[in-house]
Amino acid sequence: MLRQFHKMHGLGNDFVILDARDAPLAMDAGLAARLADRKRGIGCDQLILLEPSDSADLRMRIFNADGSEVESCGNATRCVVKLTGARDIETAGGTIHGDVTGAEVEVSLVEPRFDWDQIPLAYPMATDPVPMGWENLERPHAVNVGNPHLVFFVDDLDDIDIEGLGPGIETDPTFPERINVNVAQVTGEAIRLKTFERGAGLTLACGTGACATAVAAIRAKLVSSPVTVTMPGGSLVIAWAPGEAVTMRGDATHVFEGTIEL
Ligand SMILES: N[C@@H](CCC[C@H](N)C(=O)O)C(=O)O
Repeated sequence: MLRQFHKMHGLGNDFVILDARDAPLAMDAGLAARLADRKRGIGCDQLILLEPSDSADLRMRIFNADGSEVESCGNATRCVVKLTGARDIETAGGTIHGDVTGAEVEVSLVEPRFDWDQIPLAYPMATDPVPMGWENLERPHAVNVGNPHLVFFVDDLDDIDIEGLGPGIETDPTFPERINVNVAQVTGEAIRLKTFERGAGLTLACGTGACATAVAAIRAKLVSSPVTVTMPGGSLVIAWAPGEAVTMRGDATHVFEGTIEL
């Protein structure tokens, strides 16, 4: 069957979006990984499937490039808000609210969680910071913003071999659901960030990674809210106060529309 898809990106973090609200589509890890493959498929960091929702405007399912289905994706949510005009989006990580504000899209994720079993970690342990290290990356802050993140604050981001260290941290047995790995440098009142994403590797930007990093930095009083987080693909403005949901504002870009035989 021929299916229409949209290729979009948020700061270079790219998506293939399939709208299955009117015509159901059976997605599994194998098909998602094939479509995400940049040589054999269409190519993207995450495959996004839109389905009907009973509680929100639509339901968004998120598959990483390796085929794993996950709970949340900040950059894709901004793209879906721009594409569909949806305001309330159901995800496995909670309902996300979105709004188009001029050329940008603002989304409000869930309230961050910090307990060891909410990240989740495999054992009861402090999360702020986690008393562990991997070579020159030590004592990360663990934050769940709908999906699980570790945030390492370093003096010089350019000194860190994130592609070398990322796979071992992502799959460390301490993290039973694997984990997204963020390495951040605070520069005055802003943050520089690179993210090694669970199931997708190093990406040009990670929206939930930017949120988790900003939350960890605000909690540690390294910066104040709102804060600009700059990634290789561009910047997001993140706002958060304790006890509230974290919000993110930034670009969402439609690249092209195509069809594929499924
Ligand atoms: N790129 C995303 C996050 C996608 C999911 C993540 N890799 C995970 O496994 O949790 C974003 O913009 O938030």
